[in-house]
Amino acid sequence: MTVVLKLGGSVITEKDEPETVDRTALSAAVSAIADSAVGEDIVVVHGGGSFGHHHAAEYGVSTTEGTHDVDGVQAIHGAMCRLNAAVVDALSEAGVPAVPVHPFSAGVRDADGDLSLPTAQVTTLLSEGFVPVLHGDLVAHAGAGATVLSGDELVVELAPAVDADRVGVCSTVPGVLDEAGTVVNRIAAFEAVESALGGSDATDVSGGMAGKVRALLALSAPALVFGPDALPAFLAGENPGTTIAGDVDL
Ligand SMILES: Nc1ncnc2c1ncn2[C@@H]1O[C@H](COP(=O)(O)OP(=O)(O)OP(=O)(O)O)[C@@H](O)[C@H]1O
Ligand SMILES: C=C(C)CCOP(=O)(O)O
Repeated sequence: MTVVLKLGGSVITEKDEPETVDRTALSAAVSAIADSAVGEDIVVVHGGGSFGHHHAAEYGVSTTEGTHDVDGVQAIHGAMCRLNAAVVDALSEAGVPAVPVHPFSAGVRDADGDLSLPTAQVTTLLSEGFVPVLHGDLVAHAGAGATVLSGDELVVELAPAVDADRVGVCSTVPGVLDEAGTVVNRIAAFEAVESALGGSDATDVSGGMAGKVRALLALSAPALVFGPDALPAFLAGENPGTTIAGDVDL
């Protein structure tokens, strides 16, 4: 069983403190992965939190607004590499054979903003017994310089590439919430929840929960959005939080 798991940047960092890892949250997530029966058949993606979003906001870069400022590119990509090293190190210390994969070196958007991301390195690393760890990043963008590539977009690209059986997005919230604050069980269409969907409650240049739901609806496999407490349950095969199932007959 192959799993694609995104650890939200808002989970593993102190999202309001620039470049600060939330050590307690990261080690809880790492233990859940290391202790799960999924073993090495997992691709991990992590988001930006207070590493990427902080710098991206400073330089005015988002998934659609690019930059040609080399200092901005180095600041944003460099911060994401530092967070990636922290995640890979923590996984390695827990005995998970984690290796870094940096999307900036591989991905590209064309002039229409359409993303191409080679994935043969990820599938090969996986079949060779490694756990690839990718991250939200920048990508070269024709006509725009470099734009943000969110971890949610990576999940959408990677899930079909590795033929994922389970896709999980672990965020700070227990699922997608309706206007009354209750976790929505299943989402099949953006319009059904649009009015309840906001951005993020922290600095976030990739659209917060609305961006996440829109991206995950593009997947043919169902994706689950859940909170950190539910990560062990997700890895044990349960279905906590919200199931987002765009192309799937419900
Ligand atoms: N209807 C909603 N249901 C749940 N969360 C929502 C909703 N509307 C807005 N949000 C916000 O979405 C945020 C989760 O998205 P965010 O992009 O910040 O998370 P993340 O993926 O964990 O972090 P990162 O983008 O750094 O990887 C929460 O801060 C939450 O307040
Ligand atoms: C801000 C950057 C560079 C990465 C964004 O990734 P996300 O937190 O998954 O949206």
